[in-house]
Amino acid sequence: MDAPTTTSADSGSDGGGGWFTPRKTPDPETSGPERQDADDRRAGPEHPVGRPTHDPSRQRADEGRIPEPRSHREPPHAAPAATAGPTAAAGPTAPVGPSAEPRPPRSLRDTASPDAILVRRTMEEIGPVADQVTSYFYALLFVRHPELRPLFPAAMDTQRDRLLRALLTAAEHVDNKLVLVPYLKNLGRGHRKYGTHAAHYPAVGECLIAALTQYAKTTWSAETEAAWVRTYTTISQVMIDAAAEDELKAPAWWLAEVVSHDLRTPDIAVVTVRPDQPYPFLAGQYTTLETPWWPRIWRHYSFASAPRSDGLLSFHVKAVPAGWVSNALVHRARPGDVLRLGPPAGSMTVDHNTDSGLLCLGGGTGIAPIKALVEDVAEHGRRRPVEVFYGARTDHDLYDIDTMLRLQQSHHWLSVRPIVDRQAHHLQLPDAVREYGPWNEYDAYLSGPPGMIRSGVDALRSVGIPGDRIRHDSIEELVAAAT
Ligand SMILES: NC(=O)C1=CN([C@@H]2O[C@H](COP(=O)(O)OP(=O)(O)OC[C@H]3O[C@@H](n4cnc5c(N)ncnc54)[C@H](O)[C@@H]3O)[C@@H](O)[C@H]2O)C=CC1
Repeated sequence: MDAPTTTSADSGSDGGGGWFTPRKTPDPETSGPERQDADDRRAGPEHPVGRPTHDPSRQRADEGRIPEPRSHREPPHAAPAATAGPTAAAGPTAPVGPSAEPRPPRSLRDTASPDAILVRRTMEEIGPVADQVTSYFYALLFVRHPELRPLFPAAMDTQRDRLLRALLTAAEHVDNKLVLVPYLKNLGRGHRKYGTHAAHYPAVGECLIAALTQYAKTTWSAETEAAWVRTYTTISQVMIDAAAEDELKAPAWWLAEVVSHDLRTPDIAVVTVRPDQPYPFLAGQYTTLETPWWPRIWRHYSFASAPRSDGLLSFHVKAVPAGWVSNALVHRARPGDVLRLGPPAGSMTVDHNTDSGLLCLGGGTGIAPIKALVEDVAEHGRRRPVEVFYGARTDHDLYDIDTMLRLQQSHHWLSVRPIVDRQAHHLQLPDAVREYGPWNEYDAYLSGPPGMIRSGVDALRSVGIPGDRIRHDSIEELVAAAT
């Protein structure tokens, strides 16, 4: 399982193996099978960490402790059959996932390691000036390592801080390996599509430390710096190992040709693509997608169907204001266009080892992965009740209701309830769930806008469903996906 990584002890300690030095082989513990209930979809940053930085002369005297990383091409020794990635069970500790507030529970805070305490002090100090830290970090990165710039989107205004934010979030939760390791593994795998290599991590680490040094003057000390170096080394090592392991079995990205484009409303399209090579995934997962019109800008979309025998993949895309990718997919993409897909991720998947019912809340285009889950249950042929609540602002916005009702007609165990806002007694989708039940024999799946996820989790907990039986994708990523 995801036992604490030993990387900081190996390579980050004072006078140890060197700063930010990835190990040669992955730590078997951090390479172990991922928990199904940890979450990855929080796979926050959709930015590369950079390109190789092999010019040792670039290292200034004060950075001389950052040696070139060693090769990471060799297979890991405890090569696990990597699971589908981080999970999405609702838990209070996920840095990027299930929980809206990525704060560790009190018990963890009380037992925080000395490094975690120092890291959090820095975080508290830089919190109010996060924008400045971000600007400084990227300015430094691109000035010191101009070769990295082309790997980032041309315009970084909307998402420029995603890499830094993910690193800082991870650092803040360095003690919570159970959640952090799956998250970082996913992050490492996801960075392959940018062409990221182990040799790129020191450049990012140097600039991270430099930015923190600049803006956390009150709390910064040699001790704090050492804590950050160990923490970053741990983080980057897990990412590097995961990428190296993934490289042995999967491409960094897939090309996918649009084969159909179905405009369901003026701003929602169902886009179906054919990948250039087999694309293994599980119902309930999501991927990242890049269009030819906005190079290096990747957005998350869930698979709207369970894996199909013809290998085609479908996505439900809603064009949102200032959403470059979503607008291009809805208004510009046509059959014949070729997109790029990142690897599958997410663990909002069906546990086929149980007979529990599924209580599914799909809001707007969040119905896409819910439909995939229903198809998955149907394919497995087990009789288990599936109750879908499909929420939309108006009747017109229930763009996929016909498909869902057809599924209901075919499967007696499936019940689909369209919930239009402010109709009947409830105000919005989560309120409706309270009127039905009981739900104590159900696992819950939520998919939709961040506000719906938050109030949905509250509603489900209030009707007695424990947090570990509530699954959803990361709030952070959903927020990011909405651009
Ligand atoms: N396209 C995809 O594959 C997926 C999309 N999503 C996310 O789903 C969202 C879909 O957006 P829209 O279709 O515009 O949905 P929307 O904003 O129209 O909301 C759909 C329904 O969700 C409920 N809802 C919304 N906000 C709520 C709140 N604060 N509290 C309680 N209930 C609330 C309401 O019932 C509403 O009718 C986006 O945020 C997207 O990122 C999530 C998973 C997959």
